[in-house]
Amino acid sequence: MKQRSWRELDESDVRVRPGRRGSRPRTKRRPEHADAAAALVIGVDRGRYTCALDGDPHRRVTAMRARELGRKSVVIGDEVSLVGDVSGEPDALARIVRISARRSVLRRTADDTDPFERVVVANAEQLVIVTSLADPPPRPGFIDRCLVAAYAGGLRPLLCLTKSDLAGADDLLELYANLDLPVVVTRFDSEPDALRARLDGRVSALVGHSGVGKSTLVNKLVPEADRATGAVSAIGKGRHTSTSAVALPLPGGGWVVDTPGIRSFGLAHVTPDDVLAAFPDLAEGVEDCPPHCGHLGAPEDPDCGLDEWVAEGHGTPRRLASLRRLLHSRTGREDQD
Ligand SMILES: Nc1nc2c(ncn2[C@@H]2O[C@H](COP(=O)(O)OP(=O)(O)OP(=O)(O)O)[C@@H](O)[C@H]2O)c(=O)[nH]1
Ligand SMILES: [Zn+2]
Repeated sequence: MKQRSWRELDESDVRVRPGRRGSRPRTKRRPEHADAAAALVIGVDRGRYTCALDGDPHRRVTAMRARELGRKSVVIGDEVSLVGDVSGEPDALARIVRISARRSVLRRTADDTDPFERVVVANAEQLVIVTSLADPPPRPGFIDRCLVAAYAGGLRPLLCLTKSDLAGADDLLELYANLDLPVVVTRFDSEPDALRARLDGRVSALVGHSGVGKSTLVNKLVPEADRATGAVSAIGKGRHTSTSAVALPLPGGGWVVDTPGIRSFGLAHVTPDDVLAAFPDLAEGVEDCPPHCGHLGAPEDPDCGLDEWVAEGHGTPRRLASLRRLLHSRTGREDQD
């Protein structure tokens, strides 16, 4: 299978091509940092990174980037190597000297203040799409874009439907029945045990529009979340507070990454094949497609091979319709969400 594009396009992977002529090294070899400590980045605030040594939520160290990282960005969920003062004492400052290769990336869209799509969470295993069943009503366009972002970034999506005391889940379940998409349903007057079972021991990113009940959920999942989020806002005064993600430790192990202020995801780099990879029953059906086929079918891609593939009995027409809906959301505009 084709290399997944999120690896190729990771903006932190800025490669500097070495000069072709054998030039003398300008600087002596960098130290290897064999004694560096492994840590997980759990908070980012204006150039200061909160890291959990060995992923232990009780061993927190503040760090800054070492100059040798160059332009590589450091984001929540990054697995890093630290040198310097890793004591975690109040004024101690360690240095991040290495970022491990990312297993997944979640990007936010470019916005008015920043024209680049940036990675906001690295290495999350799951993307939990939090949607209320009512008040505010569900927005399938938003869910579809989240699904595409998850497939393209290497995360497994999980749909979490909140406020089930206000409305039933049947319509939405029907809409997503043809995707291999796990769904949990929650309401604020009962414990989110099914969700907890899927989060324990994993790193999961939570996304959702304002008002869907995400904070209510996080406070149930992470007993100290109030304190933790309170601490973050006390440090980070100003505009950035509301948009920066934070990783919160789950009592059963694992982390939830809350991503406030992220309303949609960067899909500009996503290819049709990235989305197709999430549909193994249909993936082979594109072998006879014309070059650069977008697989949308008529009128955009009238010669797409998927129509015939499904007519021959592979997959189902409903699966194909679901795939094409997601492919459309990739090309759709933000304001259609
Ligand atoms: N009826 C009902 N209301 C809920 C439920 N969960 C949360 N709410 C209410 O919905 C409102 C929004 O909940 P929050 O948890 O603050 O939602 P949020 O997604 O964190 O929203 P922001 O804080 O704006 O990002 C609050 O008034 C909650 O009390 C639920 O299961 N049922
Ligand atoms: Zn096609």
